Amino acid sequence: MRTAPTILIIDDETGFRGAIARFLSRSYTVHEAKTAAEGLRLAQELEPDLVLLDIGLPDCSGLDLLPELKEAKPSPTVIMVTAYEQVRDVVQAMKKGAFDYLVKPVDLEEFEVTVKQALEYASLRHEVERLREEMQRLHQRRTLVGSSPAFLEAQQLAIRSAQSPDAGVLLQGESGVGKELFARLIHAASPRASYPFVALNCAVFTPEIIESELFGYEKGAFTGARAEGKKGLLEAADGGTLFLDEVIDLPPEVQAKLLRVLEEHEFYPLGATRKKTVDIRVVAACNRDLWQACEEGLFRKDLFFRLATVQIVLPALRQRREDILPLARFFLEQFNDKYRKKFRDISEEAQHILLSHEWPGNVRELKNTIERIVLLEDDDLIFKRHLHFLPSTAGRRAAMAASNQAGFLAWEHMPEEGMSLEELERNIIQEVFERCGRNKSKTARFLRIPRHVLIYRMKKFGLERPPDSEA
Ligand SMILES: Nc1ncnc2c1ncn2[C@@H]1O[C@H](COP(=O)(O)OP(=O)(O)OP(=O)(O)O)[C@@H](O)[C@H]1O
Repeated sequence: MRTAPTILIIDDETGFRGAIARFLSRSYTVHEAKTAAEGLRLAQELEPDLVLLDIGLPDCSGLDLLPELKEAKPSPTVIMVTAYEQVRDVVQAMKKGAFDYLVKPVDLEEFEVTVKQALEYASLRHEVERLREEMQRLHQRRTLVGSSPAFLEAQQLAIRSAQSPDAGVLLQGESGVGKELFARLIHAASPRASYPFVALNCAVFTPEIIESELFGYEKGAFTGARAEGKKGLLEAADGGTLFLDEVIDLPPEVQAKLLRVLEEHEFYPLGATRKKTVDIRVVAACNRDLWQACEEGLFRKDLFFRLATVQIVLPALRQRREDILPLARFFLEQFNDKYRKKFRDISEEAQHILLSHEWPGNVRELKNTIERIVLLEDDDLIFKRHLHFLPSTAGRRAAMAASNQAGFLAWEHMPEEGMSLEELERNIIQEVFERCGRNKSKTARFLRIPRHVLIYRMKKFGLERPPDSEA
């Protein structure tokens, strides 16, 4: 911890520099530099609270050095020191972020007051920055619920990877497990936090739209383009984080272009002749096995390695049942506030139902379940009757058994509230697995997928059994 504030004087006039250094060193830690180059080096090394910067330096103007000093993080507070004839430069200096200016020869009393004010301002700025960081930390704690070992491991990886400003992070896990939430938290905890977080879902657009959304275009780049052109998401995310959801659906030509951006930090908007430079970190998410897609030739391996410096697998909710009730209570509180309701807790019977449900839609399904109850009911506890719309495991099995009799897609046996495609896939795999005498090779042949793909999907859907219980 620093005791006295640190002041750096950058001035080539030995007499003046020495005199104010002696004056200031009674109360502060003082360092001196004779040139802009030495000043910049010391500023980077010492992170001074305040810089006294002469405009007329021998190797470059103090006005040119000022923006470079201000770019540092934390950036110092700067007071410009000028000779009388340079006073007109002061306006420019103030525009570039100087806190104040002093004209040589300085009046010591005025000098002391200005330095004090500048240091008070610097400490206020540091305090605001510290509080902002603290808020982010608290924010994370409040929004990310879960303490099962698998989830904690994922959180720990996310926090560690956030420390790097550019390591690619690939988040994998089923729909609704919290991949986007993790991406936002990685951004918020990273050195890029004060820059934008920009998200693109690659599964919902055509290849052409994805390309123009990402790279932007010049006016008249293609038929239907906006007359004034459009800034792309890469540019919008400059300095910050680009979140590519369902990255597996990135078209091959865009994969190649994105790889170039990540390697060279440059790209051409569609129809442009001039390159743009960007500095971004990409966090990608995918609810299938991206490496598997590489093996199948659907995704570039070189891009995979760029995106997946750190891979984080988020467990499905049914694989971390100890998180179900804390999450449910967290959402209960959140929706109590939103709908001004007074639910205090969850009855034991209702807890039992929540704990035994499979949650194929993961945390999103649990969140929607709690929201629906809080919105529609007026009680102080969540009771079993409030969860009537949640198909019980037994109900699901019955629907499955019925559809076994009648064929996979017997409409009349589908649950009334509908079924997600993932759930349907899970049921089909389970059914074929049973019909094939629980033999994985036979099941894979029947479904015409490689055996390892079947094993991956079974794991993902929680259909794996201990090895001795299967053929
Ligand atoms: N651990 C958690 N704590 C609190 N809220 C969570 C948690 N995980 C997920 N959520 C909430 O659940 C919802 C779904 O999460 P999110 O959108 O991040 O999932 P996803 O994995 O990105 O889904 P998809 O693959 O469908 O895009 C969001 O509202 C999110 O805030």
